[in-house]
Amino acid sequence: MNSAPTLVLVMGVSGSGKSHIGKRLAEATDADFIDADDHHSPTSIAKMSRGEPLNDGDREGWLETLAGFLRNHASRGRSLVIGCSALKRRYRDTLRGGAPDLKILYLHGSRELLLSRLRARQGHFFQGDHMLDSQLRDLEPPDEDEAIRLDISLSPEEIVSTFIERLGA
Ligand SMILES: Nc1ncnc2c1ncn2[C@@H]1O[C@H](COP(=O)(O)OP(=O)(O)OP(=O)(O)O)[C@@H](O)[C@H]1O
Ligand SMILES: O=C(O)[C@H](O)[C@@H](O)[C@H](O)[C@H](O)CO
Repeated sequence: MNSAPTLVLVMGVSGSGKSHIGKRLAEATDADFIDADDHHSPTSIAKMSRGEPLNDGDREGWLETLAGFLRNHASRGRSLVIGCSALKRRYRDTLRGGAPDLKILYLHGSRELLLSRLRARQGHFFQGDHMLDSQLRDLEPPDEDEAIRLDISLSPEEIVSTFIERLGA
């Protein structure tokens, strides 16, 4: 029996756990995982490494590429989890262009907890309190109709199992 592929976006600001949770969720649901961080242009990586936040223009082509991955997985009948900041509503609309039935897990948490997780993480191109603050300014949080929202103070296991449970409900 063929079941329809599930296409999931794990979103939130930097340090919210998109990569960590996204990978675990993909494993738990036999889906592929794509980390949006791996698909920035070299120009965007250089910009963030200099401590400059991305703007709408920098993110446009990147979001189109990610929408293409969603479309491709849907057409092949493969489930996919994408970890992507997707901070603004219109960014998520671009992603929904590749997957109209996109399910969204929105990871949210306090600035304090986000900063402590980012500070503990070594060797990543995205660093500096001002970079997180820029994302918090850009963020247009999805409401309950658009996403399942879970707090990052929960353990990764709790986040994954609660999301799967709510998705099935
Ligand atoms: N629920 C959690 N509980 C405890 N630690 C967590 C949780 N989620 C993520 N972490 C840890 O927090 C740090 C940040 O997580 P991660 O790198 O996945 O965030 P991210 O949203 O992908 O960030 P970025 O957008 O900057 O890549 C990592 O060290 C990760 O192991
Ligand atoms: O929308 C953005 O500005 C980017 O996705 C950033 O969020 C970085 O990719 C990421 O946070 C760094 O790890």
